[in-house]
Amino acid sequence: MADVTVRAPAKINLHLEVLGLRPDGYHELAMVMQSIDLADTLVLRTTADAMIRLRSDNADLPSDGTNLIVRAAELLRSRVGLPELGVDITLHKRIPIGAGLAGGSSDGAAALVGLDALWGLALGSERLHGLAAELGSDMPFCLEGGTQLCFGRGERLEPVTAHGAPGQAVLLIKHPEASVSTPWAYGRCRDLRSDFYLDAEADFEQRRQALRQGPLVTALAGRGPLPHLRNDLQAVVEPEVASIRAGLDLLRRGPGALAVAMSGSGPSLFALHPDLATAEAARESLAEPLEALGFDAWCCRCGGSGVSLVTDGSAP
Ligand SMILES: C[C@@](CO)(OP(=O)(O)O)[C@H](O)COP(=O)(O)OP(=O)(O)OC[C@H]1O[C@@H](n2ccc(N)nc2=O)[C@H](O)[C@@H]1O
Ligand SMILES: Nc1ncnc2c1ncn2[C@@H]1O[C@H](COP(=O)(O)OP(=O)(O)O)[C@@H](O)[C@H]1O
Repeated sequence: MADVTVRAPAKINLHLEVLGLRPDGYHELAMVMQSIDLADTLVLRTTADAMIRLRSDNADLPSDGTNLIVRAAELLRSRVGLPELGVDITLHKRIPIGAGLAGGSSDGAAALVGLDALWGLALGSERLHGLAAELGSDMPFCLEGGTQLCFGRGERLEPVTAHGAPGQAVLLIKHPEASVSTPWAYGRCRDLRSDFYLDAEADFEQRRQALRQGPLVTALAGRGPLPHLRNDLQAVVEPEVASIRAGLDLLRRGPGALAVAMSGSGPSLFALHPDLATAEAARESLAEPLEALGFDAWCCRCGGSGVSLVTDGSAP
């Protein structure tokens, strides 16, 4: 079979609410996640030597079994019971690593979709979703993409109508030296919350319903203004990380910002803008302080899809 090329878009969190602690040690979440058009690309070529090989253009990234692409390939191959299947994968990395943008999870999701096509497995979305959920809490979202409510660990998805969303683009910034441990952020959030042990499913469902019917989902449907964006991990990370505080202040000063927040467990920060032009104008007007503080910046469209096979032959 010819090479298979897959796009792996990043995500931002428009809402991240930590509801409680689950018996399995993960946190019960109520989130809204949004795909953006900052993406990695994977090119997959089948081989006859039963090896799974990965090479990438980012030297900071391991290419061994700790890479989520390799882990996804190994899991898929073992679950279908075809150990003789082999693949060479080339990763063109664009999404910053460990940034709160699910770059690793999206690459893992892209590997599942790409290998399903390359090896002609035709597993269907339910089985791919199940494998993704085993590999990471936000990997199922990366498969589906668009705008989704995410519950449970983050793997239970409910699509959100976002055709009229006021925020169609983002100015995204990240400080290259900043990093945040996801487990630390969740643990800190737990320590600082008194209402944390909502271990009653009824409480969780009440909070899910409040999100489904609340001002953010209403705004995403184009029926109201964007509310303040809630991220419970930002609330604990912002006081501890000076560059995140400085970056949020900068974005809030940018012209045309509709809302500003940290994505996921950070350290990426974003300002929602009505369109790409206003995001680029804001980046232009903040160019000097962004450079002075050492921030990298991207302007991206909010996308309507997750991982997708590239069939138009466009370059990675
Ligand atoms: C924080 C979020 C918010 O969208 O994204 P990022 O900031 O990483 O992009 C996600 O919850 C990250 O998802 P993901 O990175 O797939 O998490 P996993 O690999 O499943 O878990 C990594 C670690 O995060 C913590 N974790 C994750 C999900 C969850 N519902 N509860 C947790 O406590 C656990 O400590 C776990 O060991
Ligand atoms: N293909 C990959 N791309 C990025 N990170 C990866 C990949 N495979 C494994 N990882 C590991 O996953 C962690 C970050 O995953 P990522 O999804 O990029 O973070 P975040 O969700 O915070 O943006 C890092 O520890 C990184 O080493």
